[in-house]
Amino acid sequence: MAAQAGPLVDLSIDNDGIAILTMNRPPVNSLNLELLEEIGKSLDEVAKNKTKSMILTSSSPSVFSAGLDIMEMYKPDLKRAEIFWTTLQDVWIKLFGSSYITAAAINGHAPAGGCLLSMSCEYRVMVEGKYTIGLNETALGIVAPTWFMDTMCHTIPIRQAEYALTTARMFTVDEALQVGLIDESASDKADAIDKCKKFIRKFDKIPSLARAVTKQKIREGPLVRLQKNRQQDTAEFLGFLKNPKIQQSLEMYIQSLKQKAAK
Ligand SMILES: CC/C=C\C/C=C\C/C=C\C/C=C/C(=O)SCCNC(=O)CCNC(=O)[C@H](O)C(C)(C)COP(=O)(O)OP(=O)(O)OC[C@H]1O[C@@H](n2cnc3c(N)ncnc32)[C@H](O)[C@@H]1OP(=O)(O)O
Repeated sequence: MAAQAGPLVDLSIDNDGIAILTMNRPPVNSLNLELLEEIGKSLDEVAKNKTKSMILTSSSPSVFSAGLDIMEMYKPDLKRAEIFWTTLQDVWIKLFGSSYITAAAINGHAPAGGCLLSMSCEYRVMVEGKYTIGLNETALGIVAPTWFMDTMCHTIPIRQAEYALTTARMFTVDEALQVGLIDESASDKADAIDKCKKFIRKFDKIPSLARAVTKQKIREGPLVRLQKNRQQDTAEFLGFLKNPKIQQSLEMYIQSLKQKAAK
């Protein structure tokens, strides 16, 4: 992978007071420990500054996020893997449980962890094109953690979620729209951001405390479930990394990605 040029995230506040958080880890915004730490810090900053809303997007022209960096899971240093996993849990708790308004401008592919980040927002607009979105973990021979599944069940009907999770279904933009995995499609990134802003403006006349408490109450179940089981969830992740069969599946998957990239 090319050396990182520039900061891993950009956090700016636009003229309407909306925070724009842009992931910037070329080539595919795969979520390694350092990127997750930066996303976490930015979410803290948005919360601390009492910014009313945030749009999550990517600097890549074709990938929102490729999900977790597989190299964090392949033959890992277990101490780092533990910090990686707890940082991912923290990011999800901060984003899914945030009191401010969140929207994702999905300007490209959003597999697995990329789909998770977007589903953790309240509204999703995806750019039209040959992009796909979904939780594809079973195709890698791995199991999406319960809170990934909970987030999907919070977004689309449970029957559709079960089918998508077990079959590792990657949805096209039109399919995602039909099932409700995304809320709108857009012609390009600027249009996606405009549509996210239109969603955010719907709350101009809604008292913000009532909105925030309602959001947090409706999201309480999945949040409490992870908070109660964090240690067990981390232990399962580490146990799973120690499994030779899983390591073999990951190795094959990495090879297939490299072969595809070399073509
Ligand atoms: C009971 C259960 C308890 C515990 C559960 C435990 C564990 C479960 C753990 C975790 C859940 C996992 C979640 C995940 O997010 S796993 C990651 C899944 N992601 C993917 O499968 C996406 C793979 N990537 C792609 O499909 C394509 O790259 C993509 C469509 C995103 C973009 O395609 P494009 O043609 O634009 O780029 P490429 O040429 O494919 O890639 C460029 C470059 O980047 C490397 N790459 C891609 N994705 C990743 C990744 N996720 N991690 C690391 N590296 C990645 C790719 O190999 C190329 O590298 P190089 O050849 O060196 O240029």
